[in-house]
Amino acid sequence: MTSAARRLYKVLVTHPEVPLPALEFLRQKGCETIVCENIPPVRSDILQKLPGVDAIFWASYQPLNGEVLDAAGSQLKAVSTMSSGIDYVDVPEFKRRQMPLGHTPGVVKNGVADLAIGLMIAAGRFFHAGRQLIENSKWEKERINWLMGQEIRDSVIGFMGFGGIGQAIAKRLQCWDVKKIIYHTRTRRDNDVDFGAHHVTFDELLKESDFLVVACPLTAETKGKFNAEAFGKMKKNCVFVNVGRGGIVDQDALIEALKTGQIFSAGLDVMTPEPLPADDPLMKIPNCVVIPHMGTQTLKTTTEMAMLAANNLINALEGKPMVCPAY
Ligand SMILES: O=C(O)[C@H](O)CO
Repeated sequence: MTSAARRLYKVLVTHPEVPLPALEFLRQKGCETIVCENIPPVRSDILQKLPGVDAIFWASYQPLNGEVLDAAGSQLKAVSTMSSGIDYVDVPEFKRRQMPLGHTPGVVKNGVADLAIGLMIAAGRFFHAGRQLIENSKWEKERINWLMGQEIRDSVIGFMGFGGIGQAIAKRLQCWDVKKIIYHTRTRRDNDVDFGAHHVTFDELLKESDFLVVACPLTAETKGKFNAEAFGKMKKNCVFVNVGRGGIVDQDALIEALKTGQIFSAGLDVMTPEPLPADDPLMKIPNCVVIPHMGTQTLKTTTEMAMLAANNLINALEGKPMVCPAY
């Protein structure tokens, strides 16, 4: 068969930085790839390139909705995001149209788990406040009661959500001499014994955690879940870490809880809005470590995410179930 004859499907890739192995894989499988060139992706450019494509590799956090599906046309067969979270996708619209939708959970867990532990330590040990003191020439000599942090050892580690990411963090913590691992999810996880983890109510999670790690998706149920009332129930020594999504937290309530000492500190990989303006109040809080949503930002993880998204599309184009369907 000639290579021209093998080019069966047109796939639109919405971002020029999608790791090459994924593009090569799509091409080996006989796809013609149309790769958008703008960084960040420009919606009008994407919409203009969509008509006639068979599949969409959506590597952007822009709304993925009926407008995109309409622009592609009725020959469209499959869409995959290159993210685990799909809060920017109009999933009901995909369901209504029975359009196969894939995403990339699972492969993100190790990269995000490493980063979450980094944030637990960075926030628990005042990395940001310490750095600010140096920058402001306020490094105090001969102090004992200064920058006193929280250790992971002997702590109760609580998880909001206990899927791949929460479990990957819990796995890493097995050798950290923690006191107890607890988690809150709607239903108990069958494999929680593998991590020595205990299912608790949301109230128990708030009241017992010394470190509380948010590692769940943003859904109607989790939106704004960590509000003033929730922070009010948390321990004063609690280190709050969010690697889920900013929208799970009422950010004004978090800022208030940090300023008033209602909780000890916070480490945030996600927040509202993203990108966060440099002058956002969150940036002025010494006991808050803020980093720019980089949980999956390693070559290994992004390549695995891209390969998974490409496999989702190829499976769907070949009439098979996606590796990771989103619904
Ligand atoms: O959802 C995800 O995959 C991560 O947050 C990276 O965006």
